[in-house]
Amino acid sequence: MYTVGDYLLERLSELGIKEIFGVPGDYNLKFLDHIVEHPNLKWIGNANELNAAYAADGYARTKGVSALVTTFGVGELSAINGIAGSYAEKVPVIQIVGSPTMAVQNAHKLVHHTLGDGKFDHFENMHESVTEAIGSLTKENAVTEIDRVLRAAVLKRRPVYLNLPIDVAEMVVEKPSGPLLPKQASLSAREVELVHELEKALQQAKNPVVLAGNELASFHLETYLADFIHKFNLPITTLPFGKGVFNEEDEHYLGVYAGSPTEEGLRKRVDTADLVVALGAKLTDSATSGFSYDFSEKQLFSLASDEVIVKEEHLEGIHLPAVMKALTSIDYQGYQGDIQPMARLKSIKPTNQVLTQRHFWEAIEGFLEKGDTAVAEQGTSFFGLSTVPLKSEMSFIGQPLWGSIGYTFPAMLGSQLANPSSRHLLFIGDGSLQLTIQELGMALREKLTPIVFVINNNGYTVEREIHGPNEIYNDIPMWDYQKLPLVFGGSEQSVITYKVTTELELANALKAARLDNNRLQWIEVVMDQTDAPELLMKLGKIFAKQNS
Ligand SMILES: Cc1ncc(Cc2c([C@@H](C)O)sc(CCOP(=O)(O)OP(=O)(O)O)c2C)c(N)n1
Ligand SMILES: [Mg+2]
Repeated sequence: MYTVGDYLLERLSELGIKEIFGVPGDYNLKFLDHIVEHPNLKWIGNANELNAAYAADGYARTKGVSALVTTFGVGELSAINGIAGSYAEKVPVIQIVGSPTMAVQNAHKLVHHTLGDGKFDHFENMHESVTEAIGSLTKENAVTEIDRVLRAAVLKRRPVYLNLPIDVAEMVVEKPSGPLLPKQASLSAREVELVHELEKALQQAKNPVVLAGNELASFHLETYLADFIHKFNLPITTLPFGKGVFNEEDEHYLGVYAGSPTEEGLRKRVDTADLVVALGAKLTDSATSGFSYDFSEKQLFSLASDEVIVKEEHLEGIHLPAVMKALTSIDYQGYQGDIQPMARLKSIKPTNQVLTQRHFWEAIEGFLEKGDTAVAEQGTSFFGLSTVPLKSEMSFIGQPLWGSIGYTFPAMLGSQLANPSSRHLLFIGDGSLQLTIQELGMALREKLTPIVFVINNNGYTVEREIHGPNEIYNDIPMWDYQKLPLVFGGSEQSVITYKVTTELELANALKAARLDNNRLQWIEVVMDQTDAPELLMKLGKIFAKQNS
């Protein structure tokens, strides 16, 4: 019999999803049977629902969309921080919550996983602010609501929520009668007008620059961006919140622009441009070092899905995919000036010196390879890696806006499942790892072989840079990071660990790790708790001032 549950799974499969994350509960067990039986779907059980939401987020950034299944109340509320992060950073994650039967709900029974008040809409309501759409499925509306809510996720690039009662999931329905997604929308009259205005502004500009942001990754518009830059020979920079949307080995690429701490040549180039064309960019505090950009809205022409800024006017957002496509065929002779490409590192010679953040990130620049996926956790990891030039065809994942530490470990695993052919590299601090380490069990069970760099600097260095350098609240228990893989089910066949404290030890570990594709690489990198990347040292002062 073909049920509502089957219909939902058919639609998820149609969207390209192959793995579904989550944690079972008695309100979703029967639905999980349908996942297990589905020929094109695989259940990936997570250690907890927060990790499931993080893994789903990473999966969606790479695959395009993702889904997780949680149980009513206790499961979904563990996941909600991850869902909020997906909302903030425009990542389409489908949160499917198994709930008690309609009979139990209509009778307002005092059942487990509720607040004991006979009400069943509390938790759905709590998701209002962090989802694009909510579908509370009943026998009458299940099929239309599933299609409406899934369409909203994909078109708006935001998480959505489906409340799936046990008996509704088991109800018999017809198979889908047509495709879920409509054809790509064409430009509205207003959008045509905006494209013409940008065309004119470019024709009149002497030294324009393109500033690319995270939405170009959210909507997977990297190809349109590359066509636009190459066709019109435009210089381009990215915010840290958008790193990786353009090939950083390309001669048009100027480096990462992060406001005042940016390398002087690039900072001046952007701040003095007579036209800053911001595409899919959100000028947040962590992306612009406390809003320290020095260009004004007079110079800015910003196109994003939830806001347009033109001639200092703030207007409603646009359908970014259609506009990006239109930009590749504007009437513009192209930028006539020359482009100073970004300075590249000369190769470095490791010594027996103890490791510093500076040397570590220089060594990583030489270690990165074409096609890798680099994932950087909040802290010295993100602010270290964000200034390291990527190789071509690389992807970059971070969460600089929402910034929920621990996110990147499950997110990297989710992304690695979404794209097994890209070697995933995770850079994560000891503090962050301690929040979501349980997912190491899933990594080993799924035989994933990423390269994980655990930066052991004895606590929360990023926080020490902001406030309380020697306070106990920035200290954490010292773990034996070498032993963790064995604790979480690893063996010599599935994982190899390294502990590096000097430049030479790091060089040897990097060489060995790159060659070993068959095992998870677990590299503990010991660095001083007062050592931080230059960008973070500057940012620490800026955030301390912003918080005063
Ligand atoms: C869920 C959660 N809790 C707390 C914080 C605050 C916080 C940071 C805010 C600023 O985002 S950075 C950080 C510590 C990171 O320490 P680490 O992982 O060891 O990194 P480092 O390499 O810097 O030592 C915390 C606790 C957070 N971002 N997210
Ligand atoms: Mg740390």
